[in-house]
Amino acid sequence: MGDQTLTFPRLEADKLEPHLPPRECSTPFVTLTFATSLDSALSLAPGTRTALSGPQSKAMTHYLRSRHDAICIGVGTAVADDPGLNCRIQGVGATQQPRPVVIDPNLRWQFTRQSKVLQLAKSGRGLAPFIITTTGTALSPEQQDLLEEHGGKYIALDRDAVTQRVQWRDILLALQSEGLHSLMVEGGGEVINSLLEPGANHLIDSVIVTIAPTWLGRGGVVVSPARRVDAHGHPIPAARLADTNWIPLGEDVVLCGRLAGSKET
Ligand SMILES: NC(=O)C1=CN([C@@H]2O[C@H](COP(=O)(O)OP(=O)(O)OC[C@H]3O[C@@H](n4cnc5c(N)ncnc54)[C@H](O)[C@@H]3O)[C@@H](O)[C@H]2O)C=CC1
Ligand SMILES: Nc1nc(O)c(N)c(N[C@@H]2O[C@H](COP(=O)(O)O)[C@@H](O)[C@H]2O)n1
Repeated sequence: MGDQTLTFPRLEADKLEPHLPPRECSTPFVTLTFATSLDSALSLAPGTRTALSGPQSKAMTHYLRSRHDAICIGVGTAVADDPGLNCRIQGVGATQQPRPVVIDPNLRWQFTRQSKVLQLAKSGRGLAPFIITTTGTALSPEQQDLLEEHGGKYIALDRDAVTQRVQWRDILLALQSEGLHSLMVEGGGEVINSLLEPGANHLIDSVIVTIAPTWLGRGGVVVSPARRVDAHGHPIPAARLADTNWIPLGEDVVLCGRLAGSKET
């Protein structure tokens, strides 16, 4: 995605409004949003940045960023994309930028002064990331200084004893205690699939997916959460959307909804 200022029409923004966090929310509001191909791929291959959104849906993503306190990605995305994670909608100033949050349990992301997100923070066009890592992981003093110099920080959370992952509930509680009450989860594959699992998907308030009219082909990073089984051990769908709203944007279509059977609207 480029650096130019973007606009998103009021008419389309109004259609999204029922799927967005309220202006004031005390409990964390979680929006799951990403761009996918017709074969459910986020990118051509792990570690590869792939543009799927057309110009109108890209502007929509930036409008969504303007409506959330924080944007969350996994370390796989941070390493692959060197993302900016700021909001480039016209009129959104330095004080209204969302906080980037990167889940990096093993400190795999070797960001530098040249990393886009830090450059944007330095120039006042974005915020430095909060990096979610795990208790006991040895932080490098140099990386910590660099992060803090730009206004970011590390947040260490305990791993779940069974899955060895950080629990989504703990991530949301930690962000809430930082004053971040709405979170836009952008990806990548592992982050999205883990959030869609039965133990976590009740935390999702809204889903907004850009569907691009392209097949990326086999070998990509795909959104495909683990299947569930019924009482007889037969496979049943992992999740389904209810109260859907389809919004055409240029050549893409944006599918909005809430997960059926999770939270009430
Ligand atoms: N089309 C789109 O909208 C988007 C595409 N992407 C693409 O996705 C790809 C990256 O996806 P992945 O490789 O799956 O990486 P990812 O971004 O999902 O990061 C995976 C890593 O995050 C950490 N992680 C995730 N959930 C965790 C949890 N609950 N607890 C602890 N650690 C956790 C783990 O270290 C894991 O290895 C890239 O190619 C990127 O370009 C990424 C975001 C959006
Ligand atoms: N909405 C959307 N459409 C695509 O086609 C994408 N590849 C992505 N990727 C996400 O956006 C991040 C890049 O953001 P910046 O433009 O650098 O701020 C990337 O890291 C993914 O989270 N999203």
